[in-house]
Amino acid sequence: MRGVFVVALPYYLAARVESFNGVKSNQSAGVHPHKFVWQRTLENSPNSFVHPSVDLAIRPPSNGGTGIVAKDVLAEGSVALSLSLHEIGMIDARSILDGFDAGEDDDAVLSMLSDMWKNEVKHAKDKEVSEDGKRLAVLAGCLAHLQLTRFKDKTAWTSNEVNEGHALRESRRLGPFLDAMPLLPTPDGTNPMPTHYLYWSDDEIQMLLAGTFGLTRARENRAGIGLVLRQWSPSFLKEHSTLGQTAILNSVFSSFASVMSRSFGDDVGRDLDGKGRMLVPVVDMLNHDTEDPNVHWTWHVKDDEDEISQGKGDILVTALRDIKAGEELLKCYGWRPSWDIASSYGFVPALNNERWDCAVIPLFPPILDLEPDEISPPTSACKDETRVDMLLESNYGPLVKGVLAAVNAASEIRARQDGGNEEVAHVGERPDQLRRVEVVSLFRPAPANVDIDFAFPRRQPCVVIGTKIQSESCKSDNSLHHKEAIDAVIPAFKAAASAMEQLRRNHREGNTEPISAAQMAKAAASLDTSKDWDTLGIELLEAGIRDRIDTLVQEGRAANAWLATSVAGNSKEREMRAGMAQDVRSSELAVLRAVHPSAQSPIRNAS
Ligand SMILES: C[S@@+](CC[C@H](N)C(=O)[O-])C[C@H]1O[C@@H](n2cnc3c(N)ncnc32)[C@H](O)[C@@H]1O
Repeated sequence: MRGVFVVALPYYLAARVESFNGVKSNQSAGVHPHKFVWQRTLENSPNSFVHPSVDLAIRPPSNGGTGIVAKDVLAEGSVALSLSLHEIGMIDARSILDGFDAGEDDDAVLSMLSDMWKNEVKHAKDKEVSEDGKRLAVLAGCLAHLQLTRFKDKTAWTSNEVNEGHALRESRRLGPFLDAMPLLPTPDGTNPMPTHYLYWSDDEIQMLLAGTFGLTRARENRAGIGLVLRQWSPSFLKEHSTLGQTAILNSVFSSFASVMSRSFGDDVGRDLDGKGRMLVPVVDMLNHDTEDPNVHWTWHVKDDEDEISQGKGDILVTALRDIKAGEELLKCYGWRPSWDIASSYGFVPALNNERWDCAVIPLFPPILDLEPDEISPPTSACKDETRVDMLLESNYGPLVKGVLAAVNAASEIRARQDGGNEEVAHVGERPDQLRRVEVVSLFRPAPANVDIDFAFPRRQPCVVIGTKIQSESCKSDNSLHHKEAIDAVIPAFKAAASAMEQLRRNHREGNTEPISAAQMAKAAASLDTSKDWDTLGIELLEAGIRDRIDTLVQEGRAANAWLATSVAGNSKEREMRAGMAQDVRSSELAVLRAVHPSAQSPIRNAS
């Protein structure tokens, strides 16, 4: 069978549960695949070590899934796990593809992935920030291919259904680990990752996440994977034609879910300047805690190029404090906003006490009124040519570039004024990502009073604002963090106010000049005294916060109403997804409320 996959994403999502039916996904009947990997990995790795107080806990996915627990007290500084990297059978794209390149197999999938990998490596070297997404995709492709090869190997009626070669050898070598990756349906029929966005229906994504930045992330991820699938389909169909499309799609999507939720970046540079991704058995069974992790992991790889390329060294998991008997070992996967954790891992961490989190605030009003002084009758609002938010859409690129350039220029100006002492402002415990202004786009519906048919998801440039949010029982005073959050983003809003001013002037004078980033920078740094940019910037920020809070609250109500009336509204999985969407929404709302004018830290004190 040749060609491209003909199924669309929603069809695939509905159909996936039917594939692999009736076939056990693990050879060791009766033993949970994670338990099997745990035992086999340790048996095959004489140089690995597990502290006698540590054990595996198997729980249902709805309860966090598998985790690692302390059976007995584990003292601070103890090594809970030490895994020998070259013995434990990790999965990383480069090793698999290097092994393939060195041989003479004819394998359409590995050949295609190898080209993709090499292009990405070449491409990444020319760029400051490389695109982790493509390497992640290649790893997912390798995983899917090995999983499908293994599946055929275990179930084939005739030996010629499975091609001899590198993929078969690798799939046998990594067999138990491949079996332990999330795959639908599991032998007991449960969904291994019910809340991961890749398993939601399109309706659930659209209705439950409406209004949140999580919606943008989920759509971007799913669209990105859809594009990759199209590109891969001829090769996958060539190699796995006996299995059929649904099985292939199941495996590819499961592989993406695995790679997104359990792969590691390699700090030591074993793979592509430290940006490679790999799947590491046993240590990938540790669950996450942002607020109070009790273990951390470190790579110990000798500073020797040959040993590094062979993956020699150890991964150590060490107790950060005394861990009580019965306590779960939890590591922090890295600081990320809730919407980001949700889009990779399929959960939002519980807010037990306090943690850093983020919201997005639109830089420009939803509809830009180009003649604000002219009072138009309300009935003509939708026909009024000056209230054109298409203008924001078509100027998106220059506006974002201008705002970012203005923020950078303003901080340089400020640093010069402070005698080069700008670092002083950056000390403290804020996560690195929150120390710079980030502009992202929010997908949003067309405003109700715009009489234009928008055929595409409209993008709204937003600034990411981050502060420490807290549970109701937490008594910390985080007002200083809220003020710092506002201080960090206010130059962007002053720049946006200046851009609006320039758009309006151009409109009045009928000229089509581009917006000047230099003028925005002067406004951002309050060097332009023609207007009170502090006040204008703060007004814009306040309006944006109000707009976001309203949107999130209204869309939250609409999501609940949809859940109550949707046909499958009572299914356990849908309820879990709705709960997660609510957590994504609540995290954004908590940040917005913390920095809102009526909160304890008045916005006007910020500048
Ligand atoms: C690296 S794996 C950890 C092992 C995983 N629990 C399992 O069953 O294989 C990451 C996945 O574990 C789950 N997970 C990790 N930490 C969690 C937490 N704090 N709450 C809920 N689920 C969590 C999520 O499904 C996540 O995608």
